[in-house]
Amino acid sequence: MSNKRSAEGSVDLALPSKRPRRAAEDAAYIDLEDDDASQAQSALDDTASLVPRGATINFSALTRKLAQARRTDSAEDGEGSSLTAHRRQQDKLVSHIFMDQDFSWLHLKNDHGSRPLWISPDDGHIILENFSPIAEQAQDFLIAISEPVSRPTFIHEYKLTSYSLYAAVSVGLQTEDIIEVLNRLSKVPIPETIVSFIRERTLSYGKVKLVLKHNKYYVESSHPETLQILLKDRVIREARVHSQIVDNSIKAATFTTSKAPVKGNLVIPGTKEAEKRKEDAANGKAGASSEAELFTSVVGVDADEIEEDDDNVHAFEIDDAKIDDVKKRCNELEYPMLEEYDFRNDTVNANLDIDLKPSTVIRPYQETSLSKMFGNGRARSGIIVLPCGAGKTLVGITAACTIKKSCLVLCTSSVSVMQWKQQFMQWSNVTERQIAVFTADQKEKFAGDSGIVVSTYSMVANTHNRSHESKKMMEFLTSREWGFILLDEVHVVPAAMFRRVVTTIKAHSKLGLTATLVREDDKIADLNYMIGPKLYEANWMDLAAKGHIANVQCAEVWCPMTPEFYREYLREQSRKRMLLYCMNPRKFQACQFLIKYHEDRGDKIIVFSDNVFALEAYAKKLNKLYIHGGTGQVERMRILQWFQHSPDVNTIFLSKVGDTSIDLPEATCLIQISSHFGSRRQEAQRLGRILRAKRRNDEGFNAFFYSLVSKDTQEMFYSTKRQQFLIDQGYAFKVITHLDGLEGLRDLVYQSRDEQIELLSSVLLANESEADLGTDVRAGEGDLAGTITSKDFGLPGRFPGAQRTTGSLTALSGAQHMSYVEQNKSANKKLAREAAPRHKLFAKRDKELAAARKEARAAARG
Ligand SMILES: Nc1ncnc2c1ncn2[C@@H]1O[C@H](COP(=O)(O)OP(=O)(O)OP(=O)(O)O)[C@@H](O)[C@H]1O
Repeated sequence: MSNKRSAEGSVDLALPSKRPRRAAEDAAYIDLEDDDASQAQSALDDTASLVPRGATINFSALTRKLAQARRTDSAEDGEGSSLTAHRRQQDKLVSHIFMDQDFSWLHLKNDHGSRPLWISPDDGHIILENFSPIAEQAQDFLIAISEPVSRPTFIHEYKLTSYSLYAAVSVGLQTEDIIEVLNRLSKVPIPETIVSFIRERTLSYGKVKLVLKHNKYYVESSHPETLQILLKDRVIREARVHSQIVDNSIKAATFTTSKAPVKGNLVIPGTKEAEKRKEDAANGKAGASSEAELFTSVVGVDADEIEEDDDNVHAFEIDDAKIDDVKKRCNELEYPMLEEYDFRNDTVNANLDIDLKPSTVIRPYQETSLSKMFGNGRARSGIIVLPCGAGKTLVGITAACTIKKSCLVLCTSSVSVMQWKQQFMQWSNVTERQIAVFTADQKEKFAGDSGIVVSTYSMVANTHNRSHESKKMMEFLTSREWGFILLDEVHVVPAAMFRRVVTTIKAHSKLGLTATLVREDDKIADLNYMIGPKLYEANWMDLAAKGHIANVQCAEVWCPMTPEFYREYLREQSRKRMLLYCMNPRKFQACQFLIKYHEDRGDKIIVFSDNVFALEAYAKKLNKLYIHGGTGQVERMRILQWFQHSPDVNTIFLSKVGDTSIDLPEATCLIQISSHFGSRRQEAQRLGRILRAKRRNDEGFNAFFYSLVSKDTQEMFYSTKRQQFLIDQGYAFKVITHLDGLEGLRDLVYQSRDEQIELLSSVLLANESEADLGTDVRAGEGDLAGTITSKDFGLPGRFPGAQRTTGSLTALSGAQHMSYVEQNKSANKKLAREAAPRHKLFAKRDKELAAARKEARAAARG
C-alpha cells in the first residue's frame, strides 16, 4: 500500500501548507563534546528498531543534530525535565531518518489504541485499522466522506478529495460534523491542514442546486450572494435566460424565488421499514415515522439536525443547451450544483403507478445505497457503486418504484435492454403497457401519460442516419420531462455521449450504476458534474463475507515459455508477440490441467480468451465448446443452455462477448488465457461472472479465478496492472509457479518438441491481424461495444491525438500502481541474437524474410 497511489478521478489535494520545519532540521554545525557522541550512539540504539532496514544512517549528521537538540532542550526546559528532553531527542533522531515521512510531531492521543484511524497531514490519506472493534462504523463514515483507495483485510486506505467532500455534503453531512467525527476516530488530533481543507472545500458545497421546473432549468440557492458570484462568471452569465413569463410558482424578484420543498415521510419499497408499514396499516396502527432512524443508521446524523433550506429560494433560468457548460463551470468555481428532485411534491408530471412486488425484498446494502439517494425525502442525483453481481439492477428498479414518475433507462447494449425490461417485469408490478423499449429493432412507446422506456446510450445520443421512426421516437423522448433517468454501466460511456444524453433528455434526477468506477482515460472526473457525486460504494469483501457474492480464490499461474517460443518472442517486434505468449505450449498444458482438476471437483468452468485465434486453437485442441463474436445467436443460446444444464458440458470457452451481460450462476471457476492488456475493469467484470455463483452459500465454498501468464513476457506487466483494482478491493492474488501433478497428466498436450514446433509454425504463419483483440465484439445498431476504443483498456487510442492532461510522471509512464523491477534487458537482446541452432523451418523462413527485405530495399532504391 502506498500513499502515492491515487484513486481514479480524484483531485490531488492542494493543502494550504506543509508542516512547520523543525528547528533541529535546520541546525547548524556545532562542535561536539566527548560524551555527546556516546549519547547519540545509545539514542541511536534505542531507536534502532524504528529504523527501516537498509536505511543508511549518517552518524556524524545525527550527532550534530543531537547536540543542537540538547542545547535547545536545556535552554527550554531547564534541568528538571531531562525525561522530556530525552524523548524529544529521540523524536528528532527519528525525524532525521524518516525525513518527509516523519509524522512524530503529530502526538498520539493518550487513548490512541482504541481509536482506529490516522490521517496524513500532507495528502489527506486516511489509514484505518480494520481490526478495530469500531471499524465498521468508521468504514461507514469514511465511505461517506472519502474515496476508498485500498481495502485489504487488516488495513484500509482512504483519501479525502474535493469530490468526496462534495459527496459528503450532498448526502447531508455538515462541515463541523465531519471534522468532529474524524477527530473522535483519529489517533492524533486532526492536523490543521486537513481541518482547513475540509472547511475550505465544504464551505461552498450544497449551496447551489439545479432544478427542473415546467421543462426549464433553474440555478437555485437560498444564498443570493452566491448567485451573484456565479453570475459574475461569463459562461454562466451567458447561459442565463431572462424569462418573460412568470407563473405562480416562479415569482420574479432580483432573482426568481420559490418555496423550498418540505421533507416528508418517505419509505423505500422492499425494505423492512416498508414491510412494517404494511403490517401496521393492516393492523390499523398509525405507522411511526422511522425515516429519521433510517437516515441516522446510514450516515450517523439525525435527520432533524440537518438544516432545512431557507424558505426564500432564489433562482435564475438557464438555457437547456448550455446546461452542461454551466455545471462544469460551477464545479470549477467550487460551487458544484446539487441535483435533488422533490418528486412527492411534483404535481406537474404524472405519477407512474408502479411498486415492487410483495415478494421482492431488497438486501441490506441495497437499502443502504438507496438511503443515500433518498436520505432527505428527495431524490439526489449521483452514482451508486456495487460489485459485479451484487444486484445493481434491483437497486435501479427500487429507485424507480420510489420516485414513481416516468423513467428512462439507458444501457450499453440491446441485450442489456431486454434484460432490464425482463428484470422490471420480474421484480415490480409494471405492466407490458407501461414499459417500452427503444432499440434498433423495436421502437415502442408506453401507453398513458407516464411509463418506462429502456434504450441504449447510442440510440439516444447518435444523431446521424436516424430512420423516420427513430426520429419520431426521439421527439417522444425529448419533448417530455422525465422524473428519473437510470444510467447503467456509467464508467464505459464516452464523455461526449453522456453530454449529448444529458443535454437532450430533461430529467429531474439521475442515478448512475457501476461496479468499477475506474476508467483508463482521464474522464472519470466528468461523471461528477454530469451525473452527480458518488453516493455509495460497497465493500466487496464485506458482501462476500455475508454471502451476497461468492468468495473467490485468485491466482496467477506463471507458465514458462518454451525455448523456441521465447526465442521467436524476443525476435518478433510486431503484434505477433502477443500471439506467441498466448499460444505458449506450457500455457496450453496449464489450461488443460486446471480444466481437468476443476471438472473432477464438480466445478463448471469458463475459459476467457480475448484473442479469437487462441480461443479457437485452445478449444479445438482441448475438445471444448466455444463462443465468440462470430457465433450465431441460436448457437450461442444452445451452448449456454448445455453449459447450464448438461452434466457433459462443464467447460466453455468465451471471448470478450462474455465479459458482461452473461448471467451464468452455475459457473464456479474462471481461467483467463488472454486478456485485453492492462484493463483493470475487464479483470473485475470477468471476476463478476463467478461472484454470482449459485453455490456461494454452500459451507466452505470457494470460486476460483486463474490468470495464466507467460513468464518473462509483456503479459506479466499487463497482468499486474489488471489486478490492481481487485487488489484494492481486498483480493489477494497467489502466484503459482508450478502446478503439482501437471507432468503426470494423461494425454497432456504439446509434450513433444516436434508438436511444440508445429504449433509455433502455425503461429508464425498466421496473419498478423490474428493478434488483434478489438474486432471480436460485433456491436449491433445502438450498442455501445463498437464505441469502446483501446484507450478504455489502458492503451493509446487507435487514432492518437494530442491531449493535455495533468498527472504524475508515474501515470504518464503507465506505471501507476506498479512496482518497478529492474531487468537486464540487454541480456534478452543478447539471447535473441544468439546464434542458436535453428530448426529448418525457421531457417527457411529467415531466408525468405531476408530475400523479401532485399527486394523491398531494391525497389525503394528505384
Ligand atoms: N434483493 C435480491 N434478492 C434476490 N436476488 C437478488 C437480489 N438482488 C440481486 N439479486 C440477484 O443477483 C443476481 C445479480 O444481479 P444483477 O444482474 O442485477 O447484478 P449486477 O450488479 O447488475 O451485475 P453486473 O455488474 O455483473 O451486471 C441476479 O440473479 C439477481 O436476480
